[in-house]
Amino acid sequence: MARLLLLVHGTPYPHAQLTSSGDRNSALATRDTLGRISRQLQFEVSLSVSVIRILQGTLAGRQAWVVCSKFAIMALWRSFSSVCCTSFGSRPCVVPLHTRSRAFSVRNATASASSDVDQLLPVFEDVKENLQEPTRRSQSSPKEKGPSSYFPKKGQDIELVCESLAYKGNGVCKVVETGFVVLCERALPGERLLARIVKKKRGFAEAYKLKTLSVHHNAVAAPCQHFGDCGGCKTQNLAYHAQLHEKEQQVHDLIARTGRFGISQPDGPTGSYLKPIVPCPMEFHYRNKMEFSFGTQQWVPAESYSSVGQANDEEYPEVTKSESYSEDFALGLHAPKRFDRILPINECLLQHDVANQIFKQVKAYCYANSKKLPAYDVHTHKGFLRHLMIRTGSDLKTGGPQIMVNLVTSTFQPDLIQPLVTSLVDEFPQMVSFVNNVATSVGNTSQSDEEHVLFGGRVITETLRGLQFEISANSFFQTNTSQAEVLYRMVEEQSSLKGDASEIILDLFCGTGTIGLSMAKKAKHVYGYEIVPEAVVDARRNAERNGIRNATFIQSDLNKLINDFHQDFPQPDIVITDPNRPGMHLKLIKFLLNLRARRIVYVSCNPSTCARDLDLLCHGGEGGLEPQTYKLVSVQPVDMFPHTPHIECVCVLDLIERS
Ligand SMILES: C[S@@+](CC[C@H](N)C(=O)[O-])C[C@H]1O[C@@H](n2cnc3c(N)ncnc32)[C@H](O)[C@@H]1O
Repeated sequence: MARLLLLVHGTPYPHAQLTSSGDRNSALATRDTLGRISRQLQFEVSLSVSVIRILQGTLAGRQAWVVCSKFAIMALWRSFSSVCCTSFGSRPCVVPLHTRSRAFSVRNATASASSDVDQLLPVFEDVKENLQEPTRRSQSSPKEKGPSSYFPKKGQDIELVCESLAYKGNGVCKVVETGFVVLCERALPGERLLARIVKKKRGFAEAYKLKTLSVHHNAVAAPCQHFGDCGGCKTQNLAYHAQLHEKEQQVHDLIARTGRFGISQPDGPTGSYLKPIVPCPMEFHYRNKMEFSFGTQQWVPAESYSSVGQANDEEYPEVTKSESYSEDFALGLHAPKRFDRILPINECLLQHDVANQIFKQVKAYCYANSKKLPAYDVHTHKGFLRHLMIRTGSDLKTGGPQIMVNLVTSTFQPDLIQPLVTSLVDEFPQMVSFVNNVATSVGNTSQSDEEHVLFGGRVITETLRGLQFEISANSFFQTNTSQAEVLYRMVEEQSSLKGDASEIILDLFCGTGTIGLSMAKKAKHVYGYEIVPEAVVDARRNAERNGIRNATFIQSDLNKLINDFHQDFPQPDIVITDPNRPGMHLKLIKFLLNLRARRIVYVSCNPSTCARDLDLLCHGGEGGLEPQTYKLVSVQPVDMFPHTPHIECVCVLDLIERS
């Protein structure tokens, strides 16, 4: 007879209690229930306070089933290879079943943790069915591939089903047979796929996709020729409405779990403040800035994906040879997770058409002259060409495109570049600025030590919220101009300014001052803080250019607040905070909680750190933060970057008045 080992109270694993209340009566009730099940299904049941002791004492090479919580399953799995586990407890989970040769999932096992026999019987019937299964299957198809244990191994190829997209765009998948969670690159929600495990982490594994086995109904043909190889547009082959749904879901989950604002029921708390995502009207050509890199090592993936993600070769991830170009020169985008390998590209569908034409001309010129203009080698730090940045603005009079080309080199040798500049000037009247930034540092960045203007002006222009902005090569400007218009309008509306020029706005992480300046006409005064000195200079110039006198911009590191920070400005009514991806420093959060502005509008490009900060601002806690200072009013996701994992959010918090 099969042995069903039953774990009860008092185990060394605190999570492994069988009942939620943990009292003796409910344990007995559970034991009684399982006793009835075992009689009905003819299992032998053993009870013990220590599952390890049971296994050591009674397993003796026989197959056994253990009923316990999922935490205990993990511990057991590491110790014993011939144990079948199912979960039972206050928190039901997907159940892995393991025998010596293969793994099975127990259908319906997540249905209930109740001690009701009727509900539990199907689970254990499944267990019993699987008991016979291994022999039957192994006889019929001995070569059939399958996971050999609950924990997949590094290098193992495994069949997955993708359920959703995680933040950063990787698919959240489950191993078909066991339910084990695997984060898989390029997996799309709803598809079945074959993947190779690359990394094992605690409780989950990471993989990359080898092949789509069955395509999701929302899969579409990806228009970009580099899709699948380039790390940028991971979800170009997912219908846009489905991308939006996934992004909305991610924000929802992060706000609910990390932010601790409750799981949404249709009329539950998260649902009530989470607003529907605002789509981006332009699905392509929306980026006003693209940065490409030169390199000495081309990355040409052997496996290229077709439009719906079919792999044609399993030798992923790379070969470094290319037939079409010399091996020691490449211009394109960094290969995924490789700082030294460049994926040569022909165009990028996210940038403006004219920017693509310019890119092609620069590329052709540089490849043809690669002996005179060698690419910079990030290992030896030799070579000349480092980065190519193309920025698109608009002419303030005609509204037509204005292009800036910024070539980043390791030394200043204008004679080498001038023929390229001349050829671009002849061909592209839209190019109004060609600058050469010289970066001598060994870091892989386009930030430079000096800037030389080789053609036109030092800046291009753009119109946003009725204001004119000058953008220099290194200053921050929102990369999707038309959607920034929507975002800034939203920030202004949600800041609920009275509009009578009586209120003070504190604009934190203000960049070139775009948000604060667009609201200045309704405010008494705007105080903007920003770390990058050039951006502060641009912000001041932008204020002047637009005749705005009630805005002050100050260079400051908001991660290192000094005690008298507040003395620089009067008590603000509204705080706009727009930090970069790491979110706000705890010191700044503490400062805001003490400052007590009437409303905070938090603009975020990273919903994960945003949810963390909202939690601290509203629930307090960590580091003695005051609870109940702010309440969350709304979270509005905005899609600024279709086909990429990026999500922008505008969140509104209102001060809770002290009684
Ligand atoms: C997401 S951008 C927002 C810029 C601006 N609000 C806009 O919409 O154009 C974040 C800005 O924060 C600045 N920043 C990053 N770390 C900072 C820090 N520690 N102190 C002050 N500013 C910082 C960056 O330079 C960047 O301009």
